Amino acid sequence: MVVPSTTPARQETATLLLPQAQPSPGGGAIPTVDMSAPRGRGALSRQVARACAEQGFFRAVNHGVPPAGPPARLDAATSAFFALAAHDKQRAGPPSPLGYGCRSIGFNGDVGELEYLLLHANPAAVAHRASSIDTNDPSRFSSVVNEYVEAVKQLACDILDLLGEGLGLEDPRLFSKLVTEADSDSLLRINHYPPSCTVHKLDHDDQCKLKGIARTKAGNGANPGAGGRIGFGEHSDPQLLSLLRANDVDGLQVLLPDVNGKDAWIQVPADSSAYFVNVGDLLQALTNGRLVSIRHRVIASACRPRLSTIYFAAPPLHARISALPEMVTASSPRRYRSFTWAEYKTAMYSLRLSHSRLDLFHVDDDESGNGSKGK
Ligand SMILES: C=C1C[C@]23C[C@@]1(O)CC[C@H]2[C@@]12CC[C@H](O)[C@@](C)(C(=O)O1)[C@H]2[C@@H]3C(=O)O
Ligand SMILES: O=C(O)CCC(=O)C(=O)O
Ligand SMILES: [Fe+2]
Repeated sequence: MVVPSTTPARQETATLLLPQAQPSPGGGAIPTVDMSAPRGRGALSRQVARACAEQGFFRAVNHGVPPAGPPARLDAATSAFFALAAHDKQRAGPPSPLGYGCRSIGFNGDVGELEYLLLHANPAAVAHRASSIDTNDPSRFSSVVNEYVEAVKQLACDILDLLGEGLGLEDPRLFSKLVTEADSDSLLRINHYPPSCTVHKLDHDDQCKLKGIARTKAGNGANPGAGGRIGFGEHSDPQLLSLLRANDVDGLQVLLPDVNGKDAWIQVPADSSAYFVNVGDLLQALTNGRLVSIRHRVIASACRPRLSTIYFAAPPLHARISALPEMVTASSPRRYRSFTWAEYKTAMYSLRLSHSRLDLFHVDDDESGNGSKGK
């Protein structure tokens, strides 16, 4: 049973010139999961699996990561980084795809009203990157990031194990094993959205020192309306599972069916003590569509900066992603052909942010009858 959120939705997006997002009706659309398992582990695993199947998204509370511990230390370190002068921040970039980025997202012309750090979650990679992020004390920066990654990876693996149990998998640890592999390709992303009410006063092109990228252009898929301020455009996350923590500034929206079954953008009320968990494309493929990779975006509409940190739990590059046998049945034939995470990443980097990239791997209808088929 999914516990409905009781937090009243805020109305900040009401001022936007974008298609209106709906406040979560009574908080009902966004499930809240109490990770302390007050009704036992079986009930918790069913609740997590249900939320990931119905919404692909939930708010995790009582998750065991103390907000004043690793999250607070990471926020302090990353806020200090974003407060640096533009030329100091650029030492950590450009995002290729890892590094420091400002406004430009990916390689295909997407832009948003943000700057970010994109790091590989592997300790050696963090240590390497830290020397260009915190020139005064790189080892302090890497230990703060590694401590955070350890905590959030543990939480991600707990959730993946609950999913394995809730789905009744033969090996309930199968998902988490992909993430605990030494060569897992998990990422950590820290997004910093400047206060939107001052955006018009800032010359962002100058701030970011980005040549050739004009302010958000209409028609690039990131700006659906004149005057709209997209922080991070509509997309699904490609990996297995994403765990997002942000300060108390609203902005995240998720695309969920409304009461009439029509997709509508739902505002996710900020909660700095919670983790927002979303299913990624790989988990959708492994479960043959049983779990859904939810589309989401960030609208920059607040007068305070939004700072968010997302851990993207991913398998190693060579991992083969193929629907699990127990997820393929006569009534639910194989939906996607098999691929490696490396192949999926190659496709994803060639596409725009909003692309439904899993569609590229959809099997033809005449292929789908046989559960053992796949490339
Ligand atoms: C436009 C792009 C940015 C992105 C790679 C991509 O080509 C399509 C997926 C994008 C995304 C969304 C979720 C994560 O923020 C991200 C790091 C990821 O793995 O896929 C970004 C990529 C990125 O910013 O490099
Ligand atoms: O910054 C946020 O709150 C969400 C950003 C996001 O969805 C992403 O980086 O993939
Ligand atoms: Fe995302």
